[in-house]
Amino acid sequence: MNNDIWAKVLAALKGTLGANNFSNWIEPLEFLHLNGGVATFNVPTNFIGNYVNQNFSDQIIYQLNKQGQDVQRVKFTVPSQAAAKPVVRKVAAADDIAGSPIDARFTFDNFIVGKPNELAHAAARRVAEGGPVTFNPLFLYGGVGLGKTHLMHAIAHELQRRSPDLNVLYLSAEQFMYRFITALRERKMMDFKQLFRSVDVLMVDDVQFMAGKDSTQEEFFHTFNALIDGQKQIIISADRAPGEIKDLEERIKSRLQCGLVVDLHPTDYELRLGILQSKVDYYATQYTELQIAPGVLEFLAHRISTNVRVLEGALTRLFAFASLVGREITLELTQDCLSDVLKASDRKVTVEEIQRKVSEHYNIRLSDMIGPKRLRTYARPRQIAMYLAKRMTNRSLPEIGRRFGGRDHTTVMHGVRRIEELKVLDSQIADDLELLRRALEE
Ligand SMILES: Nc1ncnc2c1ncn2[C@@H]1O[C@H](COP(=O)(O)OP(=O)(O)OP(=O)(O)O)[C@@H](O)[C@H]1O
Repeated sequence: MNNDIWAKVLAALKGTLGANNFSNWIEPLEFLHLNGGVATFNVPTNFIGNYVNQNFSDQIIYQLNKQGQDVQRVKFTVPSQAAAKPVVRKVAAADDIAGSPIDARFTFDNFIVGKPNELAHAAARRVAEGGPVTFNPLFLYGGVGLGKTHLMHAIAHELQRRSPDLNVLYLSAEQFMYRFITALRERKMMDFKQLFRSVDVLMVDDVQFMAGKDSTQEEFFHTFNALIDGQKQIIISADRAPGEIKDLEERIKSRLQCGLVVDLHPTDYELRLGILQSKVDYYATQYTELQIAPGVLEFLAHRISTNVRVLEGALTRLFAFASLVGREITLELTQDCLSDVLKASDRKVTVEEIQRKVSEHYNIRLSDMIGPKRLRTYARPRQIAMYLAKRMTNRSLPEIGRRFGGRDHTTVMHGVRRIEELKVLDSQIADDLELLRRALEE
């Protein structure tokens, strides 16, 4: 993003927020960079960063989107000398190893738990209780935007709430590398080692970035071992399991696996709906004048991919848009406002693929699934495939019926309803559905 665009955003914000708000809160922001949907700004103090985040981030995102920038989140950092409250406390010259600030929004209270993330959440909760270290390291992994960073920040919050004197350091693998290289260059390796080994809890996010960076890995390995030996808690996140990170030394992989490895699964419909609902409750306090029509959240939970960041970005945009045009959030307004997001996350799954996957899963022949046999061995998988076809494609009931050997749309409707009922009553069916949905979304 260039400065011209930011200048346009500033001009628009001045118009919508008023001169006072603008000079107090917006003018002090210094745009740094835009990466992966996150626009980062320097702010003079954490207080300003938090305030802007809580009160104006939606408007900033809206204006950036309006200028064609793909921004879903804004982040505020305090340049290190000015850092009012570095994450690491009680460490001499904390500035040398200050990690990233802990995001005040990422708490356990704001984390919605569902089947795909319940294990990761439980493990994070356990670590956040502090006390004797039980599993070390805790290794959290999962796809983009599924809540790894959120859980790590939540652990940091909780640990610091319980024991304010604990030295908790959270940083990304890239920052670790940067600190390491700087220490090498400035010949301050002893300080680096000493400082890193003096933390009580070390959290390293996105450790897959260390792949192929041999000397950083080497140093990380020593830091890691020293902390584990000292019974200090380590929490690591990555986008995949330790064994699957290429170009990571074997000894590190095996070290990373020796604690508890838990993954965050892609979100399912229920979890997405829960997250949307909680965000709407939050927005309701900000946009008191806004109404949201029934069915909108369900629509979004069905149509938007598994990435929670995309889901949140869509909702933020929707609220900002509805508030600016002063209209109720209806399905129609949602489709208009989010047409690009909806298109991008349109699943291209076909009825045929669903039939194939389901018949493989239940080990029946495709021809039996589509054919007339009424035995439960065939009828149940058939209903499951009909249900998935209804949920995962845009096909109408008559169209689905045609693809299932020319069945009537009422048969499809009956099948879909039956599975909806069974999903609640029969956990095996619920698990099968989730497994199939995931396999089809891949
Ligand atoms: N279960 C959840 N409940 C509430 N919010 C969630 C949940 N999962 C993710 N989020 C939100 O989604 C956004 C993305 O989450 P986060 O940054 O933790 O993802 P990540 O797994 O670290 O992704 P990346 O791989 O890109 O680093 C955050 O705003 C986070 O608060």
